[in-house]
Amino acid sequence: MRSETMVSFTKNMLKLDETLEALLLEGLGVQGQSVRAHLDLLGHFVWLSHYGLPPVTEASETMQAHYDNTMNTMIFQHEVEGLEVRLADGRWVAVPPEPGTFTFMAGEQLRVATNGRVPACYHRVRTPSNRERFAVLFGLVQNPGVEVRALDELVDEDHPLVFNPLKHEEYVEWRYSEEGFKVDDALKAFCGVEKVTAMV
Ligand SMILES: O=C(O)CCC(=O)C(=O)O
Ligand SMILES: [Fe+2]
Repeated sequence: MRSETMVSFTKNMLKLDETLEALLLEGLGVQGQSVRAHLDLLGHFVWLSHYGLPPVTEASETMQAHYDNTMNTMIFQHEVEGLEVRLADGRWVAVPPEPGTFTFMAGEQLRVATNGRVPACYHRVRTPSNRERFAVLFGLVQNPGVEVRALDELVDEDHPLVFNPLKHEEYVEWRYSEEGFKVDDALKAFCGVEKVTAMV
């Protein structure tokens, strides 16, 4: 991809992603000023992914099921399908690579920022066809060194704090350690308020 294409793609995506993040938070009752303050703490990234030919012709898992440790990730699949998301009832659903569409994926940081109101999306990549695959990912992520905290408006008597402030760098290091791989809900194990109370 030419660099001017990347620059204009990134600029446009940043606007779109911030708009979606703002709509989502405003929908939950967060005031405009707080939304802006939240967005100001975020950086963004672009990833260009290439998956080579799957080793076997039947459906093969090319990326293990996981949560993104981002605020959100927007995924563009180029022609070849593969992205699957797990629904609340445990069923896996394929997301078709429709031209001109993208998938907005809630990450673990959004789960913390929304005080658990927006769950992170569990997903994987399984390429049912014997084809190489390209995907472009754009996302928002908390700036390095800044803790992710639940937004004030989303914590009250009816919605007590679910997560202690999340130190992203420490979480990522622990998440991919032997201990982190052992637990199902790593985020809760790492900074869940309930877990801390239980340990006291
Ligand atoms: O390639 C895709 O469709 C998704 C990739 C993904 O989930 C990731 O890189 O975290
Ligand atoms: Fe992912």
